[in-house]
Amino acid sequence: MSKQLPPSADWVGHPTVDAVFDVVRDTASEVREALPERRAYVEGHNPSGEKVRAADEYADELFCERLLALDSVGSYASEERQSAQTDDDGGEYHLALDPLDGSSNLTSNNPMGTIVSVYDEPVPTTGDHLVAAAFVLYGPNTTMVVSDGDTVDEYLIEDDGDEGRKLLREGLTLPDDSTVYAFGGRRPDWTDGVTAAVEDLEADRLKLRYGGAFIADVMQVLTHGGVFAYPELADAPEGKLRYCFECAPVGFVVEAAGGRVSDGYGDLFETDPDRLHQRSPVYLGNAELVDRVEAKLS
Ligand SMILES: O=P(O)(O)OC[C@H]1O[C@](O)(COP(=O)(O)O)[C@@H](O)[C@@H]1O
Ligand SMILES: [Mg+2]
Ligand SMILES: [Mg+2]
Repeated sequence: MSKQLPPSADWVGHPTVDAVFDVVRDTASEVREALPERRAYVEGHNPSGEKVRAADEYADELFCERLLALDSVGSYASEERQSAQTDDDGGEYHLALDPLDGSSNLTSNNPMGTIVSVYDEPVPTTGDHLVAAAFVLYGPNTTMVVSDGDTVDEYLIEDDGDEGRKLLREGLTLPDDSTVYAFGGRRPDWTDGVTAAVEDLEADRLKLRYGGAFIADVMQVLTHGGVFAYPELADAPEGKLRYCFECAPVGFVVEAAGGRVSDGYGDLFETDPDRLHQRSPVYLGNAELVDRVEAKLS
């Protein structure tokens, strides 16, 4: 029995991807409503060895059930699962999700996100296989940014209108002037190259803005111009963020907005990860700044 509904909204002009993003919009609203009751930690750790909140589990299960029900979705992988869940009937797209990004912000009531990657082959694979990506930001409002790799649009998704959304920014691009930077990791753990890169940015009067949720920090860079990094660390050369679920999809969106994404030594998409939960250092934002960071690292 087919469970595929015609998409209600034109997100990227491709019906099967649009249907995926319809489900993301609807499910994200439910996830947001469910957050207050799901702040506590549950037992165990995720495949990256991190503590898991009830909200992480809930969001993962809901997105998995809803997205895998689409005919076009052949597999669902997420930060919270050891391996991808596949659909017996197959499907042209392979999804990789960070169901709740920045969930350590739940207790302090700071922003969080959801990151959705649409790949044309099963993950792990290189970001060159992304056909579209989206992220939801649970901030003062719930917004959703979508990209097909060419353009980036931002919507408010609390709208009761016909399509359950309202266009906020069409063809979003990074501003030419940069004002913010956000680098993760403890300063004492930064390598000499990372420290030199940050000194260079500060000398250029860039202002630190770091909130501990990737999507929220990246939205500041997309809005005010600048650079975000979760860099290589002395004791963690791969940094913290995961290639398939976090670095590649967000880099894909930033590049479509006219920016650049790097692993510090070259284009991020040159990496072909061999592990699903593989981490990678990531530097993204205005191309000129990412180039300058790379120059300090090499
Ligand atoms: O606490 P730190 O080291 O600053 O790390 C913050 C980073 O970790 C993350 O919270 C990791 O994401 P998850 O919450 O999905 O594990 C990012 O959102 C954020 O950029
Ligand atoms: Mg995350
Ligand atoms: Mg997460």
